[in-house]
Amino acid sequence: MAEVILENITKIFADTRALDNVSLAVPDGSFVVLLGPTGAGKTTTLRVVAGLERPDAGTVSIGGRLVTGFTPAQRNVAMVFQQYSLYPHLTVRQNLEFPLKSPILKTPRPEIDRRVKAVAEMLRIAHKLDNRATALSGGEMQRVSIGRALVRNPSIYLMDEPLSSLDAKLRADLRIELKRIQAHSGATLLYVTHDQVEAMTMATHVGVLDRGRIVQFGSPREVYENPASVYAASRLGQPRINLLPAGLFPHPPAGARTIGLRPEHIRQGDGQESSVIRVERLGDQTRLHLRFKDCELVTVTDAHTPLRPGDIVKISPANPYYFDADGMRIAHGETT
Ligand SMILES: Nc1ncnc2c1ncn2[C@@H]1O[C@H](COP(=O)(O)OP(=O)(O)OP(=O)(O)O)[C@@H](O)[C@H]1O
Repeated sequence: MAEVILENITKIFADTRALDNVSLAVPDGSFVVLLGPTGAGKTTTLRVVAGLERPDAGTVSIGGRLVTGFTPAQRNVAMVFQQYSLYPHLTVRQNLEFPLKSPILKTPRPEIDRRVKAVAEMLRIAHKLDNRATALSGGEMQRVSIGRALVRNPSIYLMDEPLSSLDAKLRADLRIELKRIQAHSGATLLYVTHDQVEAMTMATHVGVLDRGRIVQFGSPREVYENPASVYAASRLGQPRINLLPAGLFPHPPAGARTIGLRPEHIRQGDGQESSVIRVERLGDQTRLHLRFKDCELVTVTDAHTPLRPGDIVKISPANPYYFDADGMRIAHGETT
C-alpha cells in the first residue's frame, strides 16, 4: 500500500470549480473519509486520484511517484463505485477473478482460487460463486463489487459510498469488516460517504470538503470535538449541533454571532427555562426537542425519561462553541 498526496489540485468543469486548490495527504495505511454535502467535490477527488479525471492544475503522487499523467491502470488503484459495475454475463467467481487475470499480474491459479475464496467468505457470497452476476440481489452485487477491489493488492482503495445501497444490517456488518481489513492488512483507503456513522467508526482521518476546498482535516474525534467552523461542526454529530444566536445565553465572548451546542453541551436541570415540544424515543436514546425563547433545539436525555410535551426543563450551556459572523470558531467558552 502507499501514501497518496494531492498537491494544489484544481478541477474545473465548464463553469464549475469542482476542486479548488486541494492539498491532501492520505498517509500509508490510513482510512481517510471525505465528508461534505452533495456537490462538495468528493467524487471528483477520488476520480482525480484514480486517473479518471485530469486536473487542470496540481499534482498527484502515489507511493512517492508522480502519477499525474498516468492512466488508471498504471496507477494500480482499486475503485468501488456507489453503483455496482459487474460483468453481467460472467459468474460471481469470474467477476471476482477478473482483476487477478490481467496479463500484467500473472497471478498463479492456486493463488487466484485462494484469494477469491477468502474474499467471498468474508463478504458472505461464497454460496453464490457459480451464479450469474445478474441472478443476484442489489446488495449481493455490491458485495461482489467490493470483493473485486479486495482480491487485488492495489496501492490504494478508492471507495465512493460503497455501502449506501445496502440494508442497515449488512451495512453495519461491512463497516466492521472493512475496518478490520484495513487495520489488519495495512490497506490505504480513501472513502466517500454521507453517513457520519461510517465516518466516525471507520476513519483514521476525516477531510471536510466545502465547495471544492478542504476546510478541515484531522481525526474524526478532533473534527467532532474541535471543529474549525460552523460548517465543519455540522458535518458530524447526531442529533446535529444546535446553532443559535450567541446572545440567547449570558456572557457570549466578544465577536460571537452564533453559539453551537451539541447535546453534551446542554446541561439539564439548571439555568433558564425551556419547554418540551416533542419526546422522540429511539430505543437506545431519547431525543428531546425543546423550545427556548424563540428557538428550537434538540438534545438527548435518559432513554426512559418521564418528560412529556409541555413540561419545563431548565438548561444552561456547558463549554459550548462560539462562531463569528463568518462562521469561524472563535473561542471555547466556559459558562458555568
Ligand atoms: N463530468 C462533470 N461535468 C460537469 N460538472 C461536473 C462533472 N462532475 C462533477 N461536476 C460538478 O462538480 C461539482 C463536484 O461534484 P462531485 O461529484 O465531485 O461532488 P460530490 O461531493 O461527490 O457530490 P455527491 O455527494 O452528490 O456525489 C458539482 O457541482 C458537480 O455538478
